[in-house]
Amino acid sequence: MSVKVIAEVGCNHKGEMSIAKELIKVAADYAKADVVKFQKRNNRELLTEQQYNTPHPNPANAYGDTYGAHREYLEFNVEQHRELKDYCESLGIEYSTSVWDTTSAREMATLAPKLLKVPSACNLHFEMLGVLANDFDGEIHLSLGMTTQAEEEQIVDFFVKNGRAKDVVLYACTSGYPVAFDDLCLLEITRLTEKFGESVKSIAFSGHHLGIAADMAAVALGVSWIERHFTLDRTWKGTDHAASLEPDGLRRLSRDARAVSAALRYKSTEILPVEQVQRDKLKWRPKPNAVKAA
Ligand SMILES: C=C(OP(=O)(O)O)C(=O)O
Repeated sequence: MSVKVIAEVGCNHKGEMSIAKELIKVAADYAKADVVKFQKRNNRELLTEQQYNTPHPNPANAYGDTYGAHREYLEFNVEQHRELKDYCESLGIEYSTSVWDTTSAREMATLAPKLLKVPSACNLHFEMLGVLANDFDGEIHLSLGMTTQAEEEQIVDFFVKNGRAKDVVLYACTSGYPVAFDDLCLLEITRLTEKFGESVKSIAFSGHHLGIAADMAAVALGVSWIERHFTLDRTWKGTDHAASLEPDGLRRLSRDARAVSAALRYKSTEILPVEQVQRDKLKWRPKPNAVKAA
């Protein structure tokens, strides 16, 4: 199976539908990603009163006077998400979103995308995981950044017990923006594959690093999905832009990930057809009538 690429828009649309649609169009037509992903939060449910009413910790990235107002500014409602999903479908790319609370999980399940994602931040929110397990038929993708190994086991056990583990895709992830290469710890992909590969559908990689070299290593380690943040301009205001790929980076990621994925196989026959041509032409063989060197 070829690796698939998720262009994670998250909140990089800056609260504007026109930018969200432009990101979808570029991801579909130019970069040829498989999925465009957004985020859905119910901020009143997710944040405490105090968090909601306190100013954003980094005023340079704030879109509102309080953290709550900032988050609301970046939020699309269910109908807007439906519009984005329809737009994705019209361009032949899958729509998805991550869900951050039970209300959002219920709301987004009604849109019935092929997959919904649980961000690292919310992977211990078992009530929300239960909503996905019970009310959503598609694949449940779940990131494992900032998660202990005991917590990982708890999460996988939860889905094994409710019979949904074979619909779960687990993402190796280091939560940081951006992540230095020596914090990427790509061999976690191998550890997760060895530990949970038989229990869940597959193992994937969610990256917040610079460039696309590490993604190629992740593909070589056997991941089924690569998720990367995507923006039109890395200098835009907001937390995720700097750790995002721009259109050309996403285009190269999709192209190269598919190339590496296609190359990652054993020879199906000892001499491949492409080699047979060269073998007939070039391969040294003893020649029965050759003149022996003196
Ligand atoms: C934050 C997200 O994911 P991750 O934990 O993989 O970065 C997300 O999907 O919204």
